[in-house]
Amino acid sequence: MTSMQNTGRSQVSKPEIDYSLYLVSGRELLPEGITYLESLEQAIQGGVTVVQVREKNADTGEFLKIAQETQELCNKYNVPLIINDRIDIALAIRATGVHLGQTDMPVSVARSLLPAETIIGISCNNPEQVEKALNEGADYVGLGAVYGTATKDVTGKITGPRNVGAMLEKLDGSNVKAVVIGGIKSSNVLRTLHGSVSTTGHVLDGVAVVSDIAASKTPKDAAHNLSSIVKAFKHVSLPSSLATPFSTQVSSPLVEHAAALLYIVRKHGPLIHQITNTVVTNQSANATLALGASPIMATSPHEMEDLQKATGALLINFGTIADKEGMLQAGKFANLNKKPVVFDPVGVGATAYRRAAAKELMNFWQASIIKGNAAEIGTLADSVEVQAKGVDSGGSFENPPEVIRQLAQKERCIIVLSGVTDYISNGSDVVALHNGHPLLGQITGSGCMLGTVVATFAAAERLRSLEKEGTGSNEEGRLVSGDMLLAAVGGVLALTVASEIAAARKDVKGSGTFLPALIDELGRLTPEVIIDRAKVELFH
Ligand SMILES: Cc1ncc(COP(=O)(O)OP(=O)(O)O)c(N)n1
Ligand SMILES: Cc1ncsc1CCOP(=O)(O)O
Repeated sequence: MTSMQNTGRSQVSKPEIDYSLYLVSGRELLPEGITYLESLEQAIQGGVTVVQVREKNADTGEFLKIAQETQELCNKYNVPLIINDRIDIALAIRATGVHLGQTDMPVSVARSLLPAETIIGISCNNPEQVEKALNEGADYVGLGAVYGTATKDVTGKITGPRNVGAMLEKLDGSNVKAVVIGGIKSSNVLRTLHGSVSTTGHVLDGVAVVSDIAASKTPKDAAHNLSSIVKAFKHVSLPSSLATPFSTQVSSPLVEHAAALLYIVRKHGPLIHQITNTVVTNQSANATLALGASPIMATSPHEMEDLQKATGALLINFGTIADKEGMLQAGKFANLNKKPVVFDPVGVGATAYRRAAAKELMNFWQASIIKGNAAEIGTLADSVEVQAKGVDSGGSFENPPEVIRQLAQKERCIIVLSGVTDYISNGSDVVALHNGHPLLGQITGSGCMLGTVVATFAAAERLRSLEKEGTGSNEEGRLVSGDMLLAAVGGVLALTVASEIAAARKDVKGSGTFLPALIDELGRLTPEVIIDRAKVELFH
């Protein structure tokens, strides 16, 4: 609360608030042995940048007393204080601001009652509410609830991080700040910040938290964990460069770097955790082995926490979607351990259940790469251009690069669209790859195998990046180290080039002999052969 800002909308100077870590009080959640003020002081020492007093059960006298005590502590550390709901209390203690809900007093009325420099924040659950808040002159918005939480009944109001971007976009060009609230914890804060960025590159100003700090026995550590992640994320996500977290950072030619990842696969033999469908489990595991990596096909949710510490990358393929809880937990712990997550939403357009499951998974964890055929990508992109026919695709897009560019921006990850020509985008660049053989379409699970190979290259690219960059401060704010576009290009090239070589073999008489030959050729493949045969086009 040290400097003042001129809002532009009026001539009033308002306190400039750092919203990075916004603590909303939760006295009822305090663990035994620590008082409210002790917990608050430790939390501020740990990195809380703004405090809200939220008292849902206190009468006016008690609320006022708590607000005064909180203010004394906040003043000691020069941290701004916001009062939830109660304009009278905010007036009485001259609080820095108030926070209002959708059913509380309208922002314009509150503004007329409060000193002009008072900060007014309002909760918003959808883009229309954000637009209204902007028009009514709010200073910041609290977006959510992002996830479910035991702290408040948020039934029917859970947005998921993937809907936050559309709300943030409404704030483009304004000075109105935004935080998310609801279920934010140190275990999901980085993936939440990453997944919330709008397609226009608008980034959250911070996160609001109750229980992860208030219920902690060590609130200083809890706040410090959250604060360091938010700071690291802000450090790497410059609002104007959408592609920063996953753009190609490698200066020499794309194909050479992508192909060279095969050396890293062979050198390190990363563990590739695959939750895949029962049709392809065996051949996908064999393809992983042939490349020089190590497959593990575990599905139980109970082992995901341990597994994700050891893996190089995770593939989630929901072809026979029997293990949704395992998929949820695997992705969550992969994000937490900063491991690449490749999502293959097999047949997502085929049933309402699959569409809902894909949304649930994608809101629970952040994919690094999504791979699908035209029907699957069309479903995720809400396009009616290509209709789903079971798990196979029934057509192609008029403008594939544009479809996947937009989907990559929306989903904040690399999109791989498989087909006769494969397309890959990071939301700004699009790569078209023209390798492959028709026999790939005549064996079951070649698309699933592509997911496996891409996941293997993603593990290699992460290792390459960590070897080169180390775990410097820039890496801390990124969900996954390395350039996942490069990994996707390498993976697609490896499988398609191997398929061309396998199909040309004299001993291959049809799809039955093609599959083992393909596994053999994946094992014999070298980066040089990939570079030699790659047919790649790059669109900027
Ligand atoms: C920062 C922030 N965002 C949202 C809320 C929720 O406010 P509201 O919708 O008014 O619900 P209650 O807090 O009154 O239960 C908040 N308090 N802070
Ligand atoms: C006040 C509020 N508004 C929306 S969710 C929520 C509670 C958030 O609490 P927690 O951080 O413990 O999930």
